[in-house]
Amino acid sequence: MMKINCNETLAVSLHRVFNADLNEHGTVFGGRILELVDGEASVAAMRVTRSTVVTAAMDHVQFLKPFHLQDSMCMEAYVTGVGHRSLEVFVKVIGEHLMTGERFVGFSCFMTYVIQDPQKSIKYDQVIPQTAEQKAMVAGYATRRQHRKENRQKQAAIINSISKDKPWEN
Ligand SMILES: CCCCCCCCCCCCCCCC(=O)SCCNC(=O)CCNC(=O)[C@H](O)C(C)(C)COP(=O)(O)OP(=O)(O)OC[C@H]1O[C@@H](n2cnc3c(N)ncnc32)[C@H](O)[C@@H]1OP(=O)(O)O
Repeated sequence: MMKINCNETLAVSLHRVFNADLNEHGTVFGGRILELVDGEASVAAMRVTRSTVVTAAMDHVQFLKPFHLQDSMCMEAYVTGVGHRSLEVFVKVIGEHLMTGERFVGFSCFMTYVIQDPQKSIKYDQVIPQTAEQKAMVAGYATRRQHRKENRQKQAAIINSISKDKPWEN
């Protein structure tokens, strides 16, 4: 059995909010947050795979509080479960009001990455949590994985109904 600690996969980075990150409400664009989060989480994923991964899914997405100018965004991502070719990464973004020091949970989600090469697989079969938060996230992995599998089966019918016809010829 090959094990890896959550902390060995932990990726941490800080982003200071700039004008270019803002929407018309003066808060950070959701799409910008997702882009930052995907980059961060992929680092945690590749610490496990040491092989190219693709983003397969993003779920449990929660935009909890807005980020503004004069906030910093501290992103933390770590692997919470491993399958054969896929793995799950938990990501949270903690905001800090730079003028007051107040900290808040602004965003969280789970990302699934899959090793691009179908011939390769993950060499670890267990992820070991250390902190109370990590223990809670790792404990839910098997259930989330099962739900994703069931959802994909349900969505197959929807995907099969998607038309590739040219809309201008309808
Ligand atoms: C202004 C400044 C700009 C700066 C800017 C910087 C941006 C910095 C970003 C960096 C970010 C880097 C990292 C991003 C990498 C991409 O962005 S990749 C691009 C986006 N993603 C894609 O294009 C993926 C498209 N999808 C696919 O290619 C295929 O569906 C996949 C994901 C490879 C899976 O296909 P497949 O090989 O046929 O899958 P299959 O054999 O059925 O299953 C293999 C495993 O995947 C799992 N799986 C498959 N599909 C799913 C799914 N939808 N959900 C969950 N699990 C799944 C299966 O359960 C299975 O798990 P295991 O049992 O092996 O553990």
